[in-house]
Amino acid sequence: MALRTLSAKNAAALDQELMSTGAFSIDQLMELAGLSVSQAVFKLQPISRGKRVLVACGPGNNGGDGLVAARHLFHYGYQPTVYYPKQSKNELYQRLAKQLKDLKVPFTEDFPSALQQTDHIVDAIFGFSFSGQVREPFPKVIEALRDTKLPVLAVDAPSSWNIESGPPDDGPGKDFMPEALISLTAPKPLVKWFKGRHFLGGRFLSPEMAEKYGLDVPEYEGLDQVVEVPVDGGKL
Ligand SMILES: NC(=O)C1=CN([C@@H]2O[C@H](COP(=O)(O)OP(=O)(O)OC[C@H]3O[C@@H](n4cnc5c(N)ncnc54)[C@H](O)[C@@H]3O)[C@@H](O)[C@H]2O)[C@@H](O)CC1
Ligand SMILES: [K+]
Repeated sequence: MALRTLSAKNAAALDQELMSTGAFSIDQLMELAGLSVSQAVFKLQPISRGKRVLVACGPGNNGGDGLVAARHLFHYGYQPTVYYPKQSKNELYQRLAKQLKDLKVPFTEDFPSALQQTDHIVDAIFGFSFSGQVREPFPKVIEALRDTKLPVLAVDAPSSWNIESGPPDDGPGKDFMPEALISLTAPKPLVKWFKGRHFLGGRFLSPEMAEKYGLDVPEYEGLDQVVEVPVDGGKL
């Protein structure tokens, strides 16, 4: 079965449709997306390889997925630290942050130092609504993600990559190639340029919606919220 991709425009339309006629709330979708991310971390970097996970969160829903993932990772026995420099005033994100603070999950403002004290990294900075040149304070963060030797799992997109055309020609994201990517709902066109382990998550797509948007519903195993899929040629 061919693994079809979802453009940024259609990803946003699908999200809106799930939350209108689909009757999902954003909290539900984000919880399921973040749960998928936490399971991908578990598959990629079991606790035996180190408990410390640095979760870099951006200002939008991609960052929200990171906040949810950090909470699940705590409950699995990891030690998450959250970098969330542009905190949204939106009530949903504030609640997600409060839940983490109640678990005593540390928030850091010093990304370079936090990188020295972690075993794995989750890149939840930008997802399918990213466009243009990376604005402050994120260029240095993307540079650090590009240069680190530690494993990085990118959520939905390697942050700073163009959703349709992949790695940028210049800037900090030019040579950024995370070790792994988890695509939510469906891979975005940028997956063509991605070389690494690739997971699919977001186990909430109905067969009707998949058909409408021309997507494949992967075969998840058992209780899994993620499935590993090859990137080459897009075959499931
Ligand atoms: N259907 C799905 O699969 C779901 C996807 N979700 C997540 O939602 C993401 C999309 O969320 P959003 O639409 O909120 O957008 P993003 O989180 O991708 O990014 C939007 C934010 O980034 C900022 N931004 C955009 N370009 C920038 C630049 N050049 N420099 C600095 N800041 C920039 C915007 O101002 C905005 O605050 C997906 O990628 C996925 O991670 C889930 O949370 C919900 C369900
Ligand atoms: K990301």
